[in-house]
Formats: sequence, C-alpha cells, structure tokens
Amino acid sequence: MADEPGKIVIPSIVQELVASVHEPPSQYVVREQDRHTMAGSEMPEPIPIIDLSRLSASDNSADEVIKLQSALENWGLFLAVGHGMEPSFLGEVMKVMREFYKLPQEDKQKYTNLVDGKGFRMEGYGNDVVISEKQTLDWCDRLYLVVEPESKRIYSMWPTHPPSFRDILSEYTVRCREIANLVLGNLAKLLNLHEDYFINTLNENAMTYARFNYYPHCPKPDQVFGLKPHTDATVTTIVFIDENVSGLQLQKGGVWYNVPIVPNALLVNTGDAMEILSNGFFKSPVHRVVTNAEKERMSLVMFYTMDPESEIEPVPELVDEKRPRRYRKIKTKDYMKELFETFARGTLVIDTVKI
Ligand SMILES: O=C(O)CCC(=O)C(=O)O
Ligand SMILES: [Fe+2]
Repeated sequence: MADEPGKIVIPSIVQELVASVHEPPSQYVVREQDRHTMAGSEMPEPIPIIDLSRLSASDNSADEVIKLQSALENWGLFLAVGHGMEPSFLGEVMKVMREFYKLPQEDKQKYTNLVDGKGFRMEGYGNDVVISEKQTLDWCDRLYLVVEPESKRIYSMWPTHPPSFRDILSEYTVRCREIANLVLGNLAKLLNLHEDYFINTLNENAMTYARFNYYPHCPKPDQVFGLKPHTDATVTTIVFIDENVSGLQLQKGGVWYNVPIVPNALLVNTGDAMEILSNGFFKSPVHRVVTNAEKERMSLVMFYTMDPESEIEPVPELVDEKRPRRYRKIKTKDYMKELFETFARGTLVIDTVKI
C-alpha cells in the first residue's frame, strides 16, 4: 500500500548524496536475505551476439535467425552488432550523457521530475517514483524523456546543454527505431506471423521513452542495488551500456549472471508486452543493476511501448487448445501505472496478469 499522500519524503539525488556520505542511508540498503547473490555468476556460455546486418540481408541468413531465436528463448536478450551505428556516433551519445550529468546540480534541476517539489511525474530528471517510506531505494539518478511520437516530445524537458543533446538524441532515436523494426520483423516471422505484426503494434501513438541512467560509485556495493530486479514493460528495449563498467545482471533459473561488456554492441531484450503478445513464447527477462565501489556507470535505455489506450493481450493466432491463453487482457496505460507501483514495491508486474 502507498503511504498517505504528503507523507513521502523525496529522496536525495544520489549524485549529491555520494559526495556527502560514507555509508549508504538505510533506505538504500537491501534486506539481508536478498544480498547473498549480489556478486553474480559468470554466464555458463557466451551471451549471444547477433549480427543485425546478416538479419537484414535480403537472403536473410538462416543461421543468424536461428541464433536470434535461441538467444531469446534461452536468455530473453542478445547483444547486437552490425547495427549500423558508427563507434564515433555511439561515442557522441555517451559524451552528451556524461556532459549532462556533469552539469551543476541547479542546471540539472531545471528538468526535475517533481511537480511543485512534491509529486512525481514520469518525464524529467531525478529519482524513480517513491510510493512508500518503506521502499528500498536504488542508487541511480535518471533522466526520462518521451522521444516518440515526435508530437509528444516536451522539448522544455530536453537539456539544452550540451548544445548537441537534442540533435544527438533525435538521431539516436531514428537509428534505434530501425533496429527495433528489424528485430520485431524477425520475431514476428519466427512465430509465423506477418512480418509487420509487432511493428504495427507500435502505431503512431505508441510511446518510446529514453532513459538516461547514472549510477554513481557506491560505498557499499554489496548492500545496495543500482536498480532493483525488474522486467521492462516494453515490446522491446534497446540498451546502450557504458563500456568501462559492468553492472547489469540477468536472472535465469534462480541464478544471477553478469552480462559482459562488448564494446559498441547494443543490448536488445524482449519486454512484458512481447511476453504477453507472444502468449509466453518470448519471455521478458528479469534483470537488475549492481553498483561499483570505485566507478560510476551510465546507460541509455530506449523503451518501446504500445499506444497507452491500446489493449495488450496474446495474439489470437498464438492461442489454441494446446496452448491456452496465459495472460489476461490489460490496457497499456493501466499496465504502465501498475509497473511503477510494483517496481517500487519490488514485485513483478507481469505476475499480475498471468492466468
Ligand atoms: O543500466 C542498465 O544496464 C540497465 C538499465 C535498466 O534495466 C532499465 O533502465 O530498465
Ligand atoms: Fe530494465
């Protein structure tokens, strides 16, 4: 249950906190029983690397499609190379992200996600939604922006410094959309659906969010999460990860694995909406981020979500007597609302729609 309105204390910006404390405050400290796995295990097999240029070739290479299928069935994610973005462009993207977080606090606060210093809105800079005093907080500051559809962008929330921020993010949005469409086309084909099936679920009202994550170094990385375990609510997600510091972990069969860094590769995962649409053929992987005692870390995440007014439910062609419907129908905007509340509580939103 959420606390009474008005009782929530807005947490500090972690970047500020880390400059003034030697120990993480108790609200950040994970319960003892959840700490033992924090170290993460090495993956038993290399994480699948898919060459997207081989998927896009007209004679699209069966090998690469089979690799894609097995990556998603086994892990729910893969590393994408051959995505067409030059290392120099990715370097620019990382640079604008770093420059934003280097701005003085008062400049970053111009984009705050707090309304009147009290309530939270989704877009903007700050913490994730806090609904309860008892909630475990994450060692992460973030800037959240709507990037698609273009008509829904609120440019007043887009940093003006560095000056190239807007152009770089716009360009990155276009490039990621090409990747998302390519992946979604291939996923539809794997399920014997029309190639455009999933692409069309992302219609002109579908929302794409960019989330710039900043995880400052943390004095007690064995006690604090950068981001607590969760799944993404998306149809698909594309993550651009700092190549200097690892931290992303993936859960499989009850074990937490470290996702290795492959420079200039992008991480692509399926999300809850894809799990539901595909009636469970594709799973939405549970993942989390751990912190580092010495180094800060950054990531840029593109979340592809459906039109807020549309219903998410299993594709009729993927439901039959042998494979009955596994998820109930839910409106996208209700699912998103539920996501923020379950995330704050530390539970999984997908469990609320399983039949
Ligand atoms: O920082 C990362 O590597 C992943 C972040 C993430 O999972 C998220 O923002 O949903
Ligand atoms: Fe995530």
